[in-house]
This record gives sequence, structure tokens and C-alpha cells, in this order.
Amino acid sequence: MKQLPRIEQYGLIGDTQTSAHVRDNGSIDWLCLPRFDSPAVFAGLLGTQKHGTWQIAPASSGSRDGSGTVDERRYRGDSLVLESLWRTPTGWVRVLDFMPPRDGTPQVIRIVEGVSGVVEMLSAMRPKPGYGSVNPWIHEVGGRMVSEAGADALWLDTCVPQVEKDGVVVSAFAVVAGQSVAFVLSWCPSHAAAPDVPDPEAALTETLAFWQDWTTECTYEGPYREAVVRSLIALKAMTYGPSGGIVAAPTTSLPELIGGDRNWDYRFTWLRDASTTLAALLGTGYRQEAQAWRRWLLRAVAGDPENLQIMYGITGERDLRERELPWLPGYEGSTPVRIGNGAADQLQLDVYGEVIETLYLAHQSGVAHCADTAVLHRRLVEHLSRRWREPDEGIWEIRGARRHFVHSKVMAWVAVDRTIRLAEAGALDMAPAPLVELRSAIHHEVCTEGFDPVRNTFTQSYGSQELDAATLLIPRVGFLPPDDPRVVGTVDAVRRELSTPDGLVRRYPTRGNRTGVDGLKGDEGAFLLCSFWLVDGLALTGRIDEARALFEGLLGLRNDLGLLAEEYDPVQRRQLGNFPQAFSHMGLIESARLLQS
Ligand SMILES: OC[C@H]1O[C@H](O[C@H]2O[C@H](CO)[C@@H](O)[C@H](O)[C@H]2O)[C@H](O)[C@@H](O)[C@@H]1O
Repeated sequence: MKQLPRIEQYGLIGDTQTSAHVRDNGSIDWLCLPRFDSPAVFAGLLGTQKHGTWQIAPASSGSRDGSGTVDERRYRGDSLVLESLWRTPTGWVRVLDFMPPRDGTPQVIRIVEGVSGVVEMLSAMRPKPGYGSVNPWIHEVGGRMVSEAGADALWLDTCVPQVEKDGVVVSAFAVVAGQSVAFVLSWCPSHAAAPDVPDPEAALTETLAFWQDWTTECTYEGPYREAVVRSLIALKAMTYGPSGGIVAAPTTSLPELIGGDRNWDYRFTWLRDASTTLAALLGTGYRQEAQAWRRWLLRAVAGDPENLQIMYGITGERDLRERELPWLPGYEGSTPVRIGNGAADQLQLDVYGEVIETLYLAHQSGVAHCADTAVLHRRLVEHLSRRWREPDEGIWEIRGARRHFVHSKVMAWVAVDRTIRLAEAGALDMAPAPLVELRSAIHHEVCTEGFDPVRNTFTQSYGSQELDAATLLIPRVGFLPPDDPRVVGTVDAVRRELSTPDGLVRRYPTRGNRTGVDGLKGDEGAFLLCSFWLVDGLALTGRIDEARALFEGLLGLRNDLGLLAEEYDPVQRRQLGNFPQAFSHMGLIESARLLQS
């Protein structure tokens, strides 16, 4: 019987320009080439094998119906090299999957190593460019197998024979102990010359060294180091090296409700997600990424702040028009599958606070404002000071009517507050006095309009009865001190009203079959970032033991490779949403740091 894989059955490999999802049956079911946001050449994740997959597994493993899974898998050391061990009746075999961080050709390398005995193996690659929609022209050129479709060519090189049948490139081979067989899949434009084939072993050594060098820079030395380093690697893997942009997640349309339509494309750079990710990287010693992202920001946001978008393509593209891919059946039937993201046109006032907070943190970590950053910073604040009283779509990118979201206003306060701090320190040429007045005005309005004195809690928006987990950030950003009774009341109210029985936290209430504040029908899982925010809220309000217990419970939700999706279904006990999600890993790192201090 065909097994439908859970999201957590996937591992991630990547080269900091794109990435691939490797299922625990040895199948790569998602790969976009040459960039994160390019069309997928393997889209089986959102459909079936016929939408593109590449499986390498023992021939005896039930690989044809996907039912056999690896006996053990892990990343090799602190790297993104995935190591899978298969134990079969005739012998053991190890498969190493990785993508060398590159200057040139994107490559997926898979090395099959015989560990003991003899194992009959099968490699079956079905390339389906255009998100599983195109049957490529597969042919042999000089002993190499190439799949061409339009502008793209995929070259598959190996030392064992390859045959093509019905659109599948198959190699059946045996490995004996001590022997290895490598496969190299390279992408290049179809008009270009055939790519060189690297030495797989040398590429492995270089890839391991790349990750090793990068992770040794981590300054976090607390009790959760293993989880923190793994999350840092996940974040680095979501960074687009050439531009410094960071994707929110490398997938599209993994559902927030199985079978539902809350399916979004996250392969873009959100100012919010990237800023908060950067804050986690800065807090663990990574300044180079902050510098690269600041350059990305200057380019993307350049010009009139009126034209500011809340998200861009990974090299600053503005046109992210949302559309549906009707030929893809979706993950477990969750349709529509979308590419592009309509949220790009929204007004989200919180992004000013998140961006300016990151510029401020970068400055504090020694990445001083350059002249261009100072100009950008000034323009952002001037723009915000004209618009902060407007309703917006807020942090959750609601698709319902705009509101005066409390979190948006709190983040407007953060933008002004950090600007004042920099101006007072002489790091920014702005007069602090009018800003101090503006900061007080925002603070006063939030505390008057966005607080419910009867329930002793901040609310989701002005005058609303709903709660919102984003208000857990109020003490973290310094809007009010942690011991303020309104903060304690908010942490308690969110915990009481938005928690699942396991203590995880939902973003805000949804309404099942009725349309809720977000303009969408259907429910969703617990939001992992919000659950980490509750850890922080508990810790800051002095409930350290409860904070630690919740944090350790959250660590237990990671998959066997330490990866987290956006959400978690507390009933089905499975991960939900795009995977891995930068937000979740950023939240994990920030909570680990807070618990250490
Ligand atoms: O909930 C509806 C919205 O869901 C997505 O937004 C979420 O993901 C973003 C990227 O991580 C994040 O910045 C945001 O805070 C989340 O709510 C989707 O991108 C939106 O189009 C959709 O309206």
C-alpha cells in the first residue's frame, strides 16, 4: 500500500542558492533549479511520483511503492550533508546526499557507499520541469544522460549504466563493501555547453569543510547547543548567497490544514522574516550575513518609501503575483497549489519596526550605519510617522478587512524607539525631540485603545475582543517591562485562550467553517514561532521552569533531523505548513538564548 509521507519525513540539503527535500525512502521529491524560486524539476512533494522525483534505494526496499524507509539517517557532524544507512538482508549501504555550495553550476551529489556485503541498488529519476508539468526530452550525449526542456537542461552523470524508459532514467547496480558509486545531477541553461563533472569525493570534503567552518563561528555555548546549531544551519541554508536575501521557507503550499486551502508560497524574502532571522544570526555571532542582508535591503527598498513592499524576490524582484498550478493535486490533496504571494501588495506597518530593530542590532554588534543605511533609515521613519495611524493587514498578512492591529502599532513604537537610541548615541543624524513625542503618542494610543482592562490583556486590534499571540512580544521588544501587570495579564490570557491542550500556541482564533479575522475559512495548527514566544513570555515574567518545560517540549517536536515546519497539528501530532520554516528555527534560537541569560 502506498504510504503518504508526513512533512517531517523529509530532510533538507542545499547549497545556499536552492535546496532539495529528501524523503526517508531515499527520494528527492522537491527541487527548484537554479534558485529557490525557480520552477521545480521534482514536484512529487505536491503530487505523486509522476510530478517528478529521484529515488536511490536498495532494490529490495519496496522502493517502487515508496514503502521502504532508511534504517538510520542523520546529518554528518554540523553540516547539511545527509547520511542515510540502509540495512538489507544481503548487506548494508550508506547514501550521502548533498549540494556543494557553489560559484557556478548547481549540483546534487548522491554517493552510494557499500558498508558490508553486497546490495542491489536502484536509482530512478523522473525529471518533470515546470513544477511537474513538462515531459522533457531525455537523451544520451557522449555517454551522459541529459533531460532538456525549454531553457533548462539537467545532466545526470554516473559510472554505472543508465537507461531511459517512459521518462524515467534508471540505473540498476550493485555495491560491495568498500566500493562507492556516485551520481551527479547538474543544472545548466539548455543553450550552454555541458557542465563539467566534479570529483564527488572532493566535493564532499569541501562541502563538509564549508559547513564546519561556518558553524564554528557560533557563539552560543548554552545547554541547547545541538538544537541551536542545527537551526542555524537551517537558516543559513535558506539564505540566498549571491544576494544576501533569505527565504521564509524553501517550499510552497505545504498546507496549514491537511486538505485545506491555506497553502502559500514562501520562497521569497519577507522584510519581517528576514529581519528576525538576522537578529537570531547576529545574536549567535554571525555578522557577515547581516552585512550582506543590509546591502540586499538597500537595493530592494531603494527609492521612495511609498513604494516599499513587505516582501521581495530573493534578489529584490517586486512582481510576486500569485497564481495557482491546477495540475498539481497538492500535498495530501491540499489545494490550490500556489506560486507567488498576494501578500506582497499588503500594508503591514510592523515591518518598519522589524527592519529598524535589525539595523539597530547590527549597529550594536559592530556593523555601523553607513551613509546609505542612514538615508534609508531616516526615510523609513519619516514615512512611518506619516502612516502609523492607518489600519493595516498586520504581521499575519490577513486577507480580511484592515484593522488597527496592536502588534503593528507596538512595532511602530519599536521603530521610533530604536531610532531615538541611535540618534542619542550620535549614530544617526536625526533630532530626537520630535521622535520622543511620536514615541509617547504611539505608546499612549496602544495602552488606551489596544488594552482590555476588564480581562487585563492587550487585544488583537483596537476595540476587539480577540487575542493575538503577537502581543507576547510586548516585553521582548521593551514596550513595557516584564513585571508590568498588563504584560503578565497578556501572557496569562494568551496562554489561557490560545493554547492547545499540549501548551502550544495558536496565532489567533480561527472560525472553522466561518470566515474569521484573516478572511479565510478553516482552522490551522499551532504556530511554532508563537509557541516559542510563549516560552519567552514565561521566562521574562519569572516562570523559568515552565518556560524550560515548554521549550523542551517544542524541541521534541523537531523531526529526527532537527527540522521544524511552520505549524504543528496537536491532534494528529504532525508538522504542518512550509518546511523548514525560518520563523520556527529563529524562534528556537532566540528562546534558547533567552533561557541561557
Ligand atoms: O495567514 C494568511 C497568510 O499566510 C502567509 O503568511 C504567513 O507567512 C509569512 C512568511 O513566513 C509570514 O511573514 C506571516 O507572518 C505569516 O502569517 C502568507 O504568506 C500570506 O499570503 C497569507 O495571507
